[in-house]
Amino acid sequence: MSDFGKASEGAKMSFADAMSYGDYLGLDAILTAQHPLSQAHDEMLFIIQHQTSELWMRLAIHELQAAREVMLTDNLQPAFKMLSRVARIFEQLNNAWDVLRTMTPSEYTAFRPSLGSSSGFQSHQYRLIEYLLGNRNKALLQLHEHKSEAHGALSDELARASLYQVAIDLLCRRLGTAELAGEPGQEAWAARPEVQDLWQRVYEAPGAHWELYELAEKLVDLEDYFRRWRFNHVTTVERIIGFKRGTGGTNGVAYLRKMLEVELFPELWHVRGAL
Ligand code: HEM
Ligand SMILES: N[C@@H](CC(=O)c1ccccc1NC=O)C(=O)O
Repeated sequence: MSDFGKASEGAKMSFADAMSYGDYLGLDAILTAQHPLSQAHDEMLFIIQHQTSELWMRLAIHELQAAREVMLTDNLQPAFKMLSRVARIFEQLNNAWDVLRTMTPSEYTAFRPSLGSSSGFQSHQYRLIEYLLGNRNKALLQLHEHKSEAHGALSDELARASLYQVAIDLLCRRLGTAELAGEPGQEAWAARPEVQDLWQRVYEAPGAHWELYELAEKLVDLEDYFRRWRFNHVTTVERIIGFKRGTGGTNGVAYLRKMLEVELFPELWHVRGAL
């Protein structure tokens, strides 16, 4: 018997009546969901790049929602694990740009007309991540009016405190001050000096507030990886389409550069200059 034969002896070989690998993972649905609209070779890369990104975003949402839940009950250790995982997911998305960057402008323009007005700007999962973290812009809900499920999930999210608001409430509770975060925000979180002062107390005495200190650093880490994603995106876009308008209708690179200025957790960045 061959080495393979010996080593694999006893392997289950028939799955007519049992759940197999592909059944469990739903591979029939995933692997038949690539529908290029052109004859261009690189369109398959483009589709799979986005589909895998959306799958990682799905996991990021799952982790961020669960992290917020446990933070509401002051249970920070599991939240730390989940936030670290989300930072790693962003790192995974960051590394994925290397695959997409192998596509030149000539190769992209061969199928770009097939994309019509579709664009990542309309990614509801991406928008949910931004909303969850606290970068809210209610006006963008309109993009999803034609899809009731996505629209519902995004508007439900706007009715809840963002992960950062929940972190600020927790900071207030632990430091014995009245809660400051207020009602769930509908617009981007704006920096508040009182919040920065509270984070400053944490950074000035980490030993006395170790869990808050760890929470602050997990959030900064997460935003750090998120910023790298934004930067990689805009650089890849400039490399591939230069300064053309986006298919989604924005002014393209100029819009994405503006987004580089977003501060998800502003007080955590500003406090550094006060230490
Ligand atoms: C050839 C590669 C790509 C090009 C040329 C490109 C181009 C653009 C442009 C021009 C925009 C601005 C909106 C518009 O007017 O269309 C945009 C937004 C966006 N793209 Fe891409 N993109 C590329 C790849 C990706 C990939 C791989 C993802 C991953 C899912 C992605 C996700 C997004 C998201 C989420 C937005 C909205 C960003 C925001 O509103 O802050 N893009 N993209
Ligand atoms: N906005 C891109 C098109 C684009 O990248 C795109 C189109 C359809 C599905 C996902 C996309 N990715 C990110 O925006 C462009 O202007 O070329």
